Amino acid sequence: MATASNSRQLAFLALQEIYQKKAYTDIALDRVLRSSPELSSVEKSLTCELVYGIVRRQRTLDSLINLLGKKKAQQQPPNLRIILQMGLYQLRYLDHIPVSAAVNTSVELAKQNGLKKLAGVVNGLLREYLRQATNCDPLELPNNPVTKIGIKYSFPDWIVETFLQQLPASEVEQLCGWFNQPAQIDLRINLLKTSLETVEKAFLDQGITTVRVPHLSQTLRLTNSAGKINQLPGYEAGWWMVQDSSAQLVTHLLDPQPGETIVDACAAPGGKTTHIAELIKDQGVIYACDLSEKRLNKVQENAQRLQLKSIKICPGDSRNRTVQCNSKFLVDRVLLDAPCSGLGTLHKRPDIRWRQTLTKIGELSQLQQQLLNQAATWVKPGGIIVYATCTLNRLENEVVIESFLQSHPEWQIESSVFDSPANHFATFPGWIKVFPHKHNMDGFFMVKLQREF
Ligand SMILES: C[S@@+](CC[C@H](N)C(=O)[O-])C[C@H]1O[C@@H](n2cnc3c(N)ncnc32)[C@H](O)[C@@H]1O
Repeated sequence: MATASNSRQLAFLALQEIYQKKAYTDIALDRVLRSSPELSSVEKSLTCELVYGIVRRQRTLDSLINLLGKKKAQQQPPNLRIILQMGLYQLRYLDHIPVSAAVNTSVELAKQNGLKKLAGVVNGLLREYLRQATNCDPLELPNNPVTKIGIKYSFPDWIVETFLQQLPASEVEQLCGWFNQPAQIDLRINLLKTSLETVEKAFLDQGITTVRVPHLSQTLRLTNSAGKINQLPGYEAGWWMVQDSSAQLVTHLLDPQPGETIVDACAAPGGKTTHIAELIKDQGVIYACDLSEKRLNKVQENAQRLQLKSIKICPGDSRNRTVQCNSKFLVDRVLLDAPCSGLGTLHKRPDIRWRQTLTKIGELSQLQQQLLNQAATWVKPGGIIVYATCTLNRLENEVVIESFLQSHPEWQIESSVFDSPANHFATFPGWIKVFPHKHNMDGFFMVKLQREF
């Protein structure tokens, strides 16, 4: 019989795998949840909240352990450190957990996991936190703005610096705070199959509320807990696809037209490929290219479920791809939704902030430039490339585009995108940058480039 302490024990096991075996958060969590199918939905959601929240907040939690413990977090026995993080996380961030439950279950966890002798340390540290927290926040913050934001919001310094290159400190705080919230779910309605109103009503009939999203006429945002995605109304019938609002803006910026030939250079799992197919009313050809054959299977599955026929799957490295049909054949539009560091989606993937590094970003920036240079060889005179990333990092965004334009004088930024919903997010004519704390959607960068006639 599952109990609340089971949900904490499962969170503990998942965190062990994540910290000690370097497992991905979603994979470790999925594994422990599958090992306890009897867990109620309330218990499941506590396990998820603890694991995602603690992975996100580990720098803040460790800073508290450093301040309150006899030993620094890094010097604590690894399992004790996890239990201290779990207790502190509940006390600091989970209002719905009574204080006594947070402390007592943490002490129990220590006893259950071979740390009986250290149970007193857990009790002492958590009670010391509570004692200090009655007067003020026990967390001590340095004056240096980078480390201050890094500790307060639990981000590595280099990410805070990356954001500070683009925003004032007060906004970086808002942005980091936004990334610590649970992710929201947006749907893109397949207007070839149904209407926004029909989906709204079908959801409401099942007690699921939604809101519309400004500037996006095809989009609904879920506003209450929805349960399993594939059990929501209209899933099997291909009425909609889960896709963040900002990702939807990218395809609107591409503005594909019926009858055109389009290459989606990095297509998997097909969120934007299928959106292109919907916008061209499934009339035309879309080459869905990707390095990963496994991920391309997802494109196929999504296209089938949404009943779209204009998509052709093309595995391979888009850096070496030539447009083959015949030597004169060039395409109308290319979408290059490039592999990137994902710094615009830190709320959805809590590991990224700890896994990503400046070295990896240097390599990504090179890959992005190579992909863009190659994509330019596929496009006919007057044709379009939309370059997009879900990151907020100049090296992968502005720098890639500036360097491309310098070496390709026959290309320019198409800045007259006034009728595109993406234009509402322009930071400078033609440069579209979605900032989550301002726009309440994933961070994204996108630019529309046009080849001269
Ligand atoms: C940001 S994801 C694309 C998301 C997709 N456009 C969507 O909306 O669902 C980037 C993709 O680039 C692919 N990729 C990475 N390097 C590549 C390369 N050299 N050639 C083609 N695809 C590549 C990855 O496999 C990954 O699927």
